[in-house]
Amino acid sequence: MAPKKVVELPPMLGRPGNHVSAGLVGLPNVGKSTTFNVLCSQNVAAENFPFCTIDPSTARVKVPDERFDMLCNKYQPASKVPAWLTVVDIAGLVKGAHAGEGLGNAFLSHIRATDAIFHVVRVFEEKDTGVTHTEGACDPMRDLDIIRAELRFKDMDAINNKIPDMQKEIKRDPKNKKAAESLATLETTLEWLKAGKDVRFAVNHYKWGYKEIDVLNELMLLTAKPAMYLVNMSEPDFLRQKNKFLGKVKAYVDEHCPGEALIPYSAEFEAKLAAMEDEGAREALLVEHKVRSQLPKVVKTGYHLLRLIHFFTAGADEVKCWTIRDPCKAPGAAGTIHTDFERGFIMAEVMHFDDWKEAGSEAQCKATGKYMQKGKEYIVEDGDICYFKFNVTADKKK
Ligand SMILES: Nc1ncnc2c1ncn2[C@@H]1O[C@H](COP(=O)(O)OP(=O)(O)OP(=O)(O)O)[C@@H](O)[C@H]1O
Ligand SMILES: [Mg+2]
Repeated sequence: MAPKKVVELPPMLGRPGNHVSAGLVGLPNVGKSTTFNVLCSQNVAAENFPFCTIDPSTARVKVPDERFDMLCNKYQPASKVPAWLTVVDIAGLVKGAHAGEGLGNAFLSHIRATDAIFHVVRVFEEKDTGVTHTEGACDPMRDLDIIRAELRFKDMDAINNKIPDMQKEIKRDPKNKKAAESLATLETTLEWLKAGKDVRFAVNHYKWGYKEIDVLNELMLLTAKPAMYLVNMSEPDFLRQKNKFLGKVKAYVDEHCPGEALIPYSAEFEAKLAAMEDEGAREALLVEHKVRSQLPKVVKTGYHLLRLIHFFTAGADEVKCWTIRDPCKAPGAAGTIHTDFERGFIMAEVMHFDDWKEAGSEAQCKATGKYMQKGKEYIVEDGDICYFKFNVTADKKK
């Protein structure tokens, strides 16, 4: 039999694992903590899953997934483990934060520890809400510029600190090709940042591969993290779905951060909804104004920002949602369950979610040839229901 073709996976910025986190970033008083609180309380109120506060400013929220809910309905498992997104409430950044202004530097390192950025943009005015703006008048484009510049400055510092190490390395060993290539990547990235652009957009521009991306990943640069924009409106603006800054903010994001998601919402309105104990009254309020809570969308979009997909393990004991990056081969997916599964990988038994849904059961999938056996080059699809076969003893003997 001819050997199977080995599939090359593309390189990716960042290294999120099964525990994915997003940091709420923005100027002071833009609504980050209010957003954080509603994201967490929504999880408690709307879902019957334990929610876990890791510390006062870090919490886990369930990522909505109707396929997971369907699997739980069918298998009625003793344990249900959804996908989680960890949300971190980071204190406000001010101009000069990268140089230690405000409490900036510590908070910038909190951002470094997250996988993605939820950039909270304030479009509610002081005259309508009584909430002071630290920069004076409401001007979301100026605020976006300030925050993005702080993140870039911090990245420039990281690169400027790394460049001398590489230069020393090259001086010591002028034939060190890897060091020379790393230095070239660092210098190109520095110029890119100086031109006012975020690192994540350099990858496509320069068509970078593993060589360059590994250098960047090591530095955990802030502007290499995927971002989305939570545009926080006053409650009246949200209810009438109008805000005078919204169009300009969209244009700004299209120009400077092309392709990144923008979600208009109102943290104040979400807080009001979360505080309503009477489910019927809450529903009535939403129907009256023809609006919806934007929180499920925030969590879902945030999670998928990272090019993450789910696969499921499903049985009477447990239905569990596992997080992998897209694309990921079967042994890598097995490795998220346990490293032994990857080391001793034999095969994956797979049902595509839609096949399972259509067939109605695992048995019916088997009967119709939709229960497949896949080898180590199989690229796991979003929603696959997997069962891995592995043998660690065989692996050890090799
Ligand atoms: N959409 C909104 N409309 C009106 N007021 C709002 C809205 N969102 C938040 N607020 C109010 O703005 C104030 C600041 O909100 P919050 O504490 O959440 O900001 P923050 O970004 O966490 O600030 P800091 O960086 O100082 O921690 C609060 O009084 C909050 O109720
Ligand atoms: Mg706060």
